Amino acid sequence: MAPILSVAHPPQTPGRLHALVPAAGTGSRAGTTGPKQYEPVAGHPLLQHTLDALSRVPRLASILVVVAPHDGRLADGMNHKVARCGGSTRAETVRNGLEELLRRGAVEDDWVLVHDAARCLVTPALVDRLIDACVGDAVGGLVAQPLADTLKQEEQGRVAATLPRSQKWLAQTPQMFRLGLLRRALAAAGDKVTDEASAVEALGLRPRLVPGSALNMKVTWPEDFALAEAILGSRGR
Ligand SMILES: Nc1ccn([C@@H]2O[C@H](COP(=O)(O)OP(=O)(O)OP(=O)(O)O)[C@@H](O)[C@H]2O)c(=O)n1
Ligand SMILES: C[C@](O)(CO)[C@H](O)COP(=O)(O)O
Repeated sequence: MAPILSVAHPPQTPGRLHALVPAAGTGSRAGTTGPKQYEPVAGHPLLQHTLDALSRVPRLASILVVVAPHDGRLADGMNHKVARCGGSTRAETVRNGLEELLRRGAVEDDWVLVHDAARCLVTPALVDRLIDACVGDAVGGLVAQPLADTLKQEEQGRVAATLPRSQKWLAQTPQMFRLGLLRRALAAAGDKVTDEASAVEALGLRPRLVPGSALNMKVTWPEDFALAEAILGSRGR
């Protein structure tokens, strides 16, 4: 993987692609003693699987992992760099990561693919699908999955309404936007947004939806570890 160079990209080229991996969460829902991204899954820390998949995408010029400020568990590797500037929300972690990318020579015209450390089942093919769909797009987009189940609204433990599920998608990552656009969007959105696309939407733009996969799940709950392990095992990892 080529290092990030400190030269501006010629305007006629589409801009380089960088992966930004927020990995500064605590995993409070996962039931683990430490942050879930370091939990062993199929013989390796969960985060390692995420990085292995991203490092098999040749079009990525760099991979930057953003961990919490005092987290010394991950070192720079052959294919990734580590920035210890994670924030107290995912949005803050991503904002700080974008600033770090700029400090390391990325430019506002470059594309950034933000991908959760916790989505360790991502595949190079899925990342490639997103890149192919978005690299010529004026806005950018995200991997997402159409809703497969009937959707209920809850009130005090009972169903208050059944909501129409047509045209409803579950947002996944990676989410791919130009660095400059994403930086402006996240600065305006603050800490409440839970993904990059919603910050971009708040600017009045409409990110492209790229069909993802149910297998690209986010390891969130205790039972997700066994599922992730089984899927990785079925892929021979
Ligand atoms: N302050 C934060 C919070 C989350 N994340 C990252 O954002 C991704 C998706 O978040 P989530 O699954 O919610 O992870 P956690 O915040 O760690 O989990 P929980 O909400 O259960 O505490 C994870 O890779 C997580 O490490 C981050 O970098 N910085
Ligand atoms: C970005 C995300 O993965 C999209 O589904 C998700 O919102 C991140 O999880 P969180 O629980 O909102 O931090």
